[in-house]
Amino acid sequence: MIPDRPVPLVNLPNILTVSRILLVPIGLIFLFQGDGHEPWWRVAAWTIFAIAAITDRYDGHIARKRGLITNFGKIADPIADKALTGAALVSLSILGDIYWWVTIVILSREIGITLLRLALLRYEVIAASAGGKLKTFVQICAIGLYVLPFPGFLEWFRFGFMALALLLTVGTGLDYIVKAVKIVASGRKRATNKTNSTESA
Ligand SMILES: O=P(O)(O)OC[C@H](O)CO
Repeated sequence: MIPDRPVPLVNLPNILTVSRILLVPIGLIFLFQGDGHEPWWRVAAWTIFAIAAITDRYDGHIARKRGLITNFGKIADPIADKALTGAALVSLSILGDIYWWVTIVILSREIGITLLRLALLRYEVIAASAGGKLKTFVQICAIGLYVLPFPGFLEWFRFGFMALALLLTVGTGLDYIVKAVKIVASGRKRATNKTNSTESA
């Protein structure tokens, strides 16, 4: 749906996106209560994490349905996701639940792609791809399983989710890099064509 008037910056999808960022410190406060492994505080942290994850499901959906898509939303939505998953991953590594290398690989991809997105703003906004959205969903499920107090015999289950999250994280990261190279190359080509036509005029 194409809106016939400018889209206001303060709209429901953007409010949901910003709320996701604001929920992060609350979840962390709950997670670090006691020695960081108190079952009920873990459940409380998971609940905040789940609410934040639900806002991720709905902000994009509402924006598309009501024609409330803004460039702010396109940039802030993935950043909010990264704040949520990044903070949770670092915290879980500090608490000894997730290997640091897993957190470092995921964070490097997330920060790298965010910087790439910002650097290419003058060409175009690279919105989240379908693969990127799936990656975030699987990451959130995997992290959620690590936040919850979990019986040891089901360890392989959350391990499998995290392995899938890692694969999708790296795979979609490479996909964005290929897209970025194409955008820059076509931008250069357009600029060169423009210069040539000005010279020959
Ligand atoms: O793949 P990214 O980095 O664009 O992230 C996808 C978003 O988190 C989807 O909401």
